Amino acid sequence: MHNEAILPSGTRSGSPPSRPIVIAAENLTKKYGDLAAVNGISFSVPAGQSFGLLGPNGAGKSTAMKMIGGVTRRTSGRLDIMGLDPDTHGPEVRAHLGVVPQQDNLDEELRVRDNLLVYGRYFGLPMSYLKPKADELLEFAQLTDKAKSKVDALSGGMKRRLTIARSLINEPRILLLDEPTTGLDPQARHILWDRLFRLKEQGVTLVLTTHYMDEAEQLCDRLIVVDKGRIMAEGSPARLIREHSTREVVELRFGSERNTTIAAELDGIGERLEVLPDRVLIYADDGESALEQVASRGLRPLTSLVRRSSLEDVFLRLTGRSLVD
Ligand SMILES: Nc1ncnc2c1ncn2[C@@H]1O[C@H](COP(=O)(O)OP(=O)(O)OP(=O)(O)O)[C@@H](O)[C@H]1O
Repeated sequence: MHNEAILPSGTRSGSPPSRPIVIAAENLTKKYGDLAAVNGISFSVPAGQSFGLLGPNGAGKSTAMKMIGGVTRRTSGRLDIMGLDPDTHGPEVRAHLGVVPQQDNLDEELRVRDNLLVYGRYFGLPMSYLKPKADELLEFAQLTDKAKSKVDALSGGMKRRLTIARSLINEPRILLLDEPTTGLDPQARHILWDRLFRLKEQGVTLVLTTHYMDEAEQLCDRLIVVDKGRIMAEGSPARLIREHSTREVVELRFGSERNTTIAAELDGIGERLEVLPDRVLIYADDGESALEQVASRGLRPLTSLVRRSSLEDVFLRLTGRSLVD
């Protein structure tokens, strides 16, 4: 892949990398009538980074991706993809991008390998390049033995992997993935994460949207937390958790009737308390010790669990709401 070309030599020599910015957005805004789906967001993505947009349904993630991909025109703000404006240089920008849309749009009539060949022809790529490339990508997507199958016979996870393989046909430097694993079972998600991780290792810049905090934690070097078209926070998953949550969280279930009335009795334990309809969360750096304090007050939850803080906790802290409604 020619992705390596945009990685500076410093990356390999061990000196601090100063990677070029490949995507820069400034005050990026998209309005649909009165609704600002994306409301003045600014961010930049260096080459080779895996960058995430994390937020609930309707946050504006897909709209932001569509503007980056040159599919939707922005209302205002600035957008620069490898030095080009997607609104004025759509085809040139798209030549650098691989796009994996939220809904697979494979050609169901065609066989698996032919999907790659036909798509490659859109880019005007010659068959002498496309045939070995298609085989390489099928291998990468673990679909070699399905090369001659009809697409509609594939599982959801296989279709997703084929869509990713297809997006790589022109050796893009940047891969845009809109909700790459939504609707897939846990095993299929893990296979996909592994493939995306390999691309990242090869230096492909990944930009992905997700409302799964575990996906963001697994795949993203850096992310923006988006809600109602705005950026709520930005940083690496570890930094966001450090800045906006405690090290650990105690989850207690007292039964739906008692969860809300119990809060007063838990007062003073840990740093913060969050009462959800189905459970109470105690934020504390030492969860076990917080749990001991609960017991010492004579309180007996139906279930209790101590876990590390996650991006879900960050989102709850920032918005007062859960990521998955
Ligand atoms: N073409 C459109 N016309 C009008 N409103 C739109 C359009 N596209 C998106 N919206 C609205 O803009 C807001 C942001 O939508 P968007 O799809 O970007 O959110 P999202 O974070 O990607 O969520 P999801 O995961 O559900 O796709 C939503 O309120 C949505 O209804």
